Amino acid sequence: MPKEPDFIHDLNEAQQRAVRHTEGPLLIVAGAGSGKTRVLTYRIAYLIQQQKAAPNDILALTFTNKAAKEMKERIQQLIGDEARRLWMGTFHSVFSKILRFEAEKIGFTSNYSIYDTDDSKNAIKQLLRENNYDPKEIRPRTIQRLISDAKNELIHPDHYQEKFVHSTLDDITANIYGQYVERLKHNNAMDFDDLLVKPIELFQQHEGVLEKYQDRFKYILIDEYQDTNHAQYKVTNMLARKYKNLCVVGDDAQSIYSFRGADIRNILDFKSDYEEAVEIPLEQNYRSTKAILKAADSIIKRNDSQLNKTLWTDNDMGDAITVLDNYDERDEANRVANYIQELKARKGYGYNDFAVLYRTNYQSRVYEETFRRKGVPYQLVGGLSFYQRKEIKDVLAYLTLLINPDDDTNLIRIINEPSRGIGNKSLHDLMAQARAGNQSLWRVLENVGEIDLYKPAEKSVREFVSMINDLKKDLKNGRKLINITKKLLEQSGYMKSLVEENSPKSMTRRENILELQNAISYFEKNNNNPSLSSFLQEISLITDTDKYDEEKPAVTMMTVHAAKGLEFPVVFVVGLEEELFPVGSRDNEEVNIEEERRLFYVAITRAEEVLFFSHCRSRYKYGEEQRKRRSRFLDEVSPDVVRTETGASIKQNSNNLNGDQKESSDSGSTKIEYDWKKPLYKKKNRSSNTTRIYYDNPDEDPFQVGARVEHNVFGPGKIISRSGQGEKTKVVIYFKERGRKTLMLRVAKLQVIG
Ligand SMILES: Nc1ncnc2c1ncn2[C@@H]1O[C@H](COP(=O)(O)OP(=O)(O)OP(=O)(O)O)[C@@H](O)[C@H]1O
Ligand SMILES: [Mg+2]
Repeated sequence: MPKEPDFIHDLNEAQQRAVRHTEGPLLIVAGAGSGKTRVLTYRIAYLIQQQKAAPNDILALTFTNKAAKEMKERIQQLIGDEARRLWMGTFHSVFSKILRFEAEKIGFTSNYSIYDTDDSKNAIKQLLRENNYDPKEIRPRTIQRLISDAKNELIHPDHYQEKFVHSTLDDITANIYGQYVERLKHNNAMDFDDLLVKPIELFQQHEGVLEKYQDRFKYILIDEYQDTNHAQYKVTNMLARKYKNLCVVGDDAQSIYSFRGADIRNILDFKSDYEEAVEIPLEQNYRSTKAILKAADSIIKRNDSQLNKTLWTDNDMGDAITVLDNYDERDEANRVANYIQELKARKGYGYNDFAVLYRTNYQSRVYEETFRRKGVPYQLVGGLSFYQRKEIKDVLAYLTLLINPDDDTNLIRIINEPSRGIGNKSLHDLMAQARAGNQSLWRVLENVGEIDLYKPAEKSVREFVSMINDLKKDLKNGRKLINITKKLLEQSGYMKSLVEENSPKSMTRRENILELQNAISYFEKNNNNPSLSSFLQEISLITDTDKYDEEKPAVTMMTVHAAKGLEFPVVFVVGLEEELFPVGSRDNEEVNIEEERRLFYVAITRAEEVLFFSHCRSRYKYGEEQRKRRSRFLDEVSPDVVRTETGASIKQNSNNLNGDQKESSDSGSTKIEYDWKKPLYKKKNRSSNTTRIYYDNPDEDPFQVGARVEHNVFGPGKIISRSGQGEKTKVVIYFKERGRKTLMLRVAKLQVIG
């Protein structure tokens, strides 16, 4: 066996134990910031370095694509390029890949389409219509949610009836569910849930296939295990049955996806499923100050159902958490923006050190306006993702048609987009024909002469078919995807119609399509085997969280859900009001307060150094100003680590807002006392050798006079002067051990340290 790698010493004793314990089931349940993700990362590097497994024998499952990418990069730094061959990604992306290889065995082709929530909603809407339900009365989204829940619980359509029939809605769902499954199969399409459920079917029906993957995945690792649902639990259990080298890490206190079927029991059951399972606790938090951890702890211990865990830190006490008591949401956003500017100026943070976290996406709007007005750069994570935009989905639907012509849902989407005279009536006739003959819509189009269709529409159909066939030929002949896309945009008249419309909206759409072309070119240049089907499957799994760029000098705005697993030096948790955080009840469903509290715990534990809570006394809702009560969570936080700051505008407006608000102890003019002893920059990921040199952007450059830095060879020192610009910037540094040196900033490979 090779000698142990040096990198093992980047870990504490418990973490090392978890890494060295390579054989057999391993469970790590530990608090936020205790290095769970880090352990997984190092464990993978260790397995490869110790030659326990080749990279492509290891399966690692993460919650976002971005988390997978980061982990892979880090492993690459530790052991080199081999890491690229790991099976690493979200459940969806890994299993969509397996399905691509095995699709034929369960009646699909490897070119199957992936339906996002929107596509499957459209398919359900269509089915509701065909079954003479009015989609305005029976909301497709509701049916979709029920079907999705059933799938994740692995309830087959045939058994839905037995399980659920209590109401008309259940009846309708039972009816539609079976048809929906049929329709998707007919369309050679899978929805997001299928990507988890179909592998189980595949493995159950084909023992040999299961064995092949059981053999392959000698080691399986899962991050954020508390948020896996029943289907995910089952599929990984099946795969791990042979070697039983399954390592799962999670934190029951951070389970925040029960509405998507995540099941905390998966953690609890792990020990009973694997009696030989070893459990290793991690107790040291490396992320946050003592004050932040104390706040987090005081919150989570209010929940009845929490596993007992210890979490402590060696980090400083840090600043008290500031509660911003605001008049309304504009006041709130303004104060947050002011604090960002001030902390940046006084403590040397970069914009990317800040995050604004909220409970629901719409809260970002006022922040966007305010930040724009005040010149605070930001990046918004969430909302409508690029690939969900209408024009992008249209173009992708065209492309899908080239490889999966039986996909009716995508075909219907663009058959008359742009308008080519195939109206609703004609489409209805064509669909009826398809249903009657039990064939796909595309087959009907190909043989349009056989049916009695309105003549001008028939002509359009013929032209459409010949255009698609022509493009298919190009694809077969190996013509480049980018050229095919361009041709398609031209021949379909799609671009022309946008240009003719000539509205600001159509111009934006055009720009988005050009951006899509960039994505296609990039994909073609950076893949060994750039097939259209792998492109389409890959991008249909891109989520908005994946786009977040932590190096971009901008404040991050996202929901707490999206922030899971991430960390930021300064965090603002905003909108801490009753009926917002915790959320108000929807459709008379009872709010799961314990889950809301866990969500608040997740929010708090994203913060490394400075944390703000904020709430408003009034907020606009449906165009009217409403009074708001501060969140119960604010009263639950240990009082000795928070201090309240009442906004000046509350004083001015105090006449119209009295009553049940708690009077805050501090006056509106209080300023936080900054702790000047604290370092300017915290050294991050020391072992990763990340060197941030922002010489292109002096604004963000941390290598200013006074900064403490470390040099590979000369060790630690302090910048005492600086001259020149851009690439020519020079710094004079006084090194503790080597004395004074003048260095070119660009080549010096300096790291800012705390
Ligand atoms: N032994 C260690 N030495 C130095 N830094 C560490 C150590 N372990 C973890 N860290 C750092 O602490 C931070 C938190 O680690 P990590 O993200 O792995 O925690 P986690 O348990 O996965 O947190 P979460 O529950 O939020 O997902 C990271 O910046 C990580 O690099
Ligand atoms: Mg983590």
